[in-house]
Amino acid sequence: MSARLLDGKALGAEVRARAGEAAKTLPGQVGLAVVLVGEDPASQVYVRNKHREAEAAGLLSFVHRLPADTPEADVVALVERLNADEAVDGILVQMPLPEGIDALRVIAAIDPDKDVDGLTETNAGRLLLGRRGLVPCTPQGSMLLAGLALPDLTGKTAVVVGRSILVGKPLALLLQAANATVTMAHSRTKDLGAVCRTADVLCAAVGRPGLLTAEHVKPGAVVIDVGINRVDAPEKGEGKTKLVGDVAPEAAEVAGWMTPVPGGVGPMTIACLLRNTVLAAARRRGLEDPRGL
Ligand SMILES: Nc1nc(=O)c2c([nH]1)NC[C@@H]1CN(c3ccc(C(=O)N[C@@H](CCC(=O)O)C(=O)O)cc3)C=[N+]21
Repeated sequence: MSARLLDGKALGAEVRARAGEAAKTLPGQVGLAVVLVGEDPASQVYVRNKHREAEAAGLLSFVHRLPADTPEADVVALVERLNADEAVDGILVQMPLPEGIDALRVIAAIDPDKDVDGLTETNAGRLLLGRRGLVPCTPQGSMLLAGLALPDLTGKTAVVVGRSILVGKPLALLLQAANATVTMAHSRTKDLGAVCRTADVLCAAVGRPGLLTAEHVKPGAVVIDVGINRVDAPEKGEGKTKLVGDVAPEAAEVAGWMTPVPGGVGPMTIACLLRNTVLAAARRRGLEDPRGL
């Protein structure tokens, strides 16, 4: 048997369209500011994509590009300017930041109500406490994809491999909030295979190509592959690369549902960024969360 595909490209397009529709119902235009420091090639591609998709959804997108040697204080000063800018509803500082800049200090400067990445201590705390806030985009996108396969997670077991602040930890909290019984596994987990095989929903967020194989998957399980790893692809020609996940493709022989890489969680991340920006915009205008978002 082969797993059914959880198509992040298709669902992402729907989420982006809904965000665009909701944005139209708000007074004034919704604005997203993206800050890119340095010239990391992958970050440049991501930032271009975010800019293009924000504009396609009818949002205003402001991209601020700063040289890699910008002092931390100047990055913080820009964030503070964006906090005060009425035209800006959401602020995203692209990671990783160049060496010498303390990402935590930059994140701490972001107004939590404009923190569309959900990275500030305030939003992490709101998520932990089950209060309304802004939820990190990749975990949110992972939940939406899992929901295509299992609309109700009540009584299901979920295993999250990886405990990063950006994905693993918030994803485990979201699964738990959705009534799943959650195990958080990581590089030091003993007998990872046995732990993973307990999962109705198996989420891989480690950043190690092919770490999970068919042997880690319970037959019929929902597999959410958050890994985005660029690896050499000599079969495509000299010097060529390709994107692969943390889950080996043959796991699809055992899984019931699986997200592809590319085309799975990645496109959902950008879609949820637009969604968060529209949510932040509505709340900043003192309005209810738009319905159908
Ligand atoms: N402050 C911050 N917030 C982020 O959300 C953030 C970040 N920094 N730094 C880098 C990571 C990575 N990330 C991705 C988003 C979309 C795709 C995506 O759309 N991927 C496509 C393929 C794109 C390609 O071909 O390279 C896919 O999986 O189908 C991938 C990765 C967001 N990140």
